[in-house]
Amino acid sequence: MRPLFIAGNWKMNPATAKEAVALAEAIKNGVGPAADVRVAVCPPALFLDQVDAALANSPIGLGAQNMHWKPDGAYTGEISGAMLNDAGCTHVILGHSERRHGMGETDAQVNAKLHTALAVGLIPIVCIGETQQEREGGQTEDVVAGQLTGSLAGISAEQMVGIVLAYEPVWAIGTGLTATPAQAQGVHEFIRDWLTKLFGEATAARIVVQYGGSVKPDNAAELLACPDIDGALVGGASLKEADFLGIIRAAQVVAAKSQA
Ligand SMILES: O=C[C@H](O)COP(=O)(O)O
Repeated sequence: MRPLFIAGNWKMNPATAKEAVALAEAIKNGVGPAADVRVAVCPPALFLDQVDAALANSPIGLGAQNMHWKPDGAYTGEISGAMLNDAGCTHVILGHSERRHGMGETDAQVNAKLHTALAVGLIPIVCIGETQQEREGGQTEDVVAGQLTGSLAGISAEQMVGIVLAYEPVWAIGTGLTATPAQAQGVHEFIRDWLTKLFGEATAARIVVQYGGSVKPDNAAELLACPDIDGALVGGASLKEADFLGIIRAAQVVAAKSQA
């Protein structure tokens, strides 16, 4: 049984530490002491320390949105895994499409970051997903398989269990367009089959694969009820406490039903 995992990617929001702390506190109070689904928030790097303090004594994980693959050195503007550890991070998002497509990040770089993240004890959330053009060209499975192959190179089955994947069709990110549950489940099933071929059925059955792309309180339940969707990586809706808590509630209902 894979636990549902809801993570909020705040991207380059909000503008101030005060707002970030207020949002973290509201989420912490809404989730309560014992969440029955996994929850994490990923604020901008500059606010990690203060959000970590705001989340003290809560089960909510703290994630960064990116990191460098080198442990230290002359890398202007970059942030290392050790720095993320020191700021209280438990998770790190790697290979988000806004970095792949906006900043030219490659599978090889995502792979190098992944090995470093694991080495410093961070739980990586590795993002993959096709563009609209690739989907329309019938290339979705090839693109996803290529990103998986490149991003996960050299990863053992044992390591894989500690890695979270996030399937985010680029055309559904921040656009209001959501993949239908059938479209999303179709790709998640393909990912699970790919993981099974590479790491074996027992390992593949334990790997958490989130869906991301315009997840909202009103579409979360249907998406999360799909057999191979194990949570959500939420962008826009994670910036509004009521929406993010609504998605967490939907996950709690789905989790309770599947345990009944
Ligand atoms: O990391 C989150 C995704 O990019 C989804 O963003 P969105 O929920 O605003 O579409």
